[in-house]
Amino acid sequence: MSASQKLASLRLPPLPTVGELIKLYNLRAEKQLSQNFLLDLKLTDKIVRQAGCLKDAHVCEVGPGPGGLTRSILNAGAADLLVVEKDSRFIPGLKLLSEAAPGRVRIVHGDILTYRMDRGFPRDISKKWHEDPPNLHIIGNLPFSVSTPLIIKWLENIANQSGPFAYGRTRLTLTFQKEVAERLTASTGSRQRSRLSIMAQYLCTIHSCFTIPGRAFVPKPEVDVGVVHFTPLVKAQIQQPFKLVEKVVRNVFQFRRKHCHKGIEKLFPEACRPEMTQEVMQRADVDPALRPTELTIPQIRALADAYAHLCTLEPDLQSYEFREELRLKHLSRQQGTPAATLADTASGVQSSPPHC
Ligand SMILES: C[S@@+](CC[C@H](N)C(=O)[O-])C[C@H]1O[C@@H](n2cnc3c(N)ncnc32)[C@H](O)[C@@H]1O
Repeated sequence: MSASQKLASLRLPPLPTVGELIKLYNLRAEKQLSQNFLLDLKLTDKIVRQAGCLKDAHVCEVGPGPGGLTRSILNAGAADLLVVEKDSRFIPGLKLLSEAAPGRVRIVHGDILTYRMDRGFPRDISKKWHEDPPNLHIIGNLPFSVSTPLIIKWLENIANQSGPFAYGRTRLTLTFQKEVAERLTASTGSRQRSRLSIMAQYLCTIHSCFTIPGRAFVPKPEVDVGVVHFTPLVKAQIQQPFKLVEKVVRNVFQFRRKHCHKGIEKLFPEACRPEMTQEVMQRADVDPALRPTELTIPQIRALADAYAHLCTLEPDLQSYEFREELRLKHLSRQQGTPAATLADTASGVQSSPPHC
């Protein structure tokens, strides 16, 4: 059998349309679960094409809902499709799809934020990190309510080669609110450059594929939607632990319109703020007057390396959190209790300044 004949044999037999399924099971969109459905199969085919060749692939689809994207993934030749859906109302429709593609669809009724994807696929599909990506893809028209926490969780998984990335450099093709998609792909100096841009780009090659107008969804969301493709890098551009990078980037971007040293200052307790900030800026050789949005990833790497160096000299620095200190000060003002006493009772929180 030729490749195209094989692909044709994998196409789904005639089924009720997605619109008919929605009517059949009375599937009114739940606002709470960010349900905006794609019924146009040309559009779902276009999303799936961004993932690359899916012939014989293993795929995890996030939030299949009434199954539009699911059909496109199956028609593209996926051999093993695991769908994770939180809303039980969609399960009967997904079972119908599974019967139409015998042995190719596995349905998980669960929450993608807690689902253990490292156990979802056979180990023998794994590739070493430096090799080509495994034949495993994550695809989803993500619920807006979970898209940002989910991508942050997966970025941390990429850094640790865990979760879906225990199989190697698993590729992701996902939809986001257009504004979030723009932040993910924003380059140095652009208005959308943000914490998310750095966290995603130091770990992945990111490609902004195309925009879907809000009117293409049912019901129509307030915003347009961007499709984004991620391939984890063989070598992350910053070698420090994810949590440390996240802390430096979060602090730098908390004052996005100010000079970047303002955010760096807040990595340190008041008592040693000026000296430590100067030490980091000099060691990293970064101009303190640059705005956070103007920093390149190599400059962020230099800042993270310089901060990590200070943490090895003064390990207590790692647990210092400016925001937590502010919160405790605020609480102590309200309760008339010294901030240090509150810090002692708050587990794992360091409010009294480390030695500087
Ligand atoms: C934007 S809709 C997309 C539905 C379908 N994929 C489509 O393109 O028409 C998001 C889907 O994700 C599901 N969902 C929401 N939160 C979820 C979660 N935490 N885990 C798994 N599925 C979730 C919703 O029930 C819904 O089916």
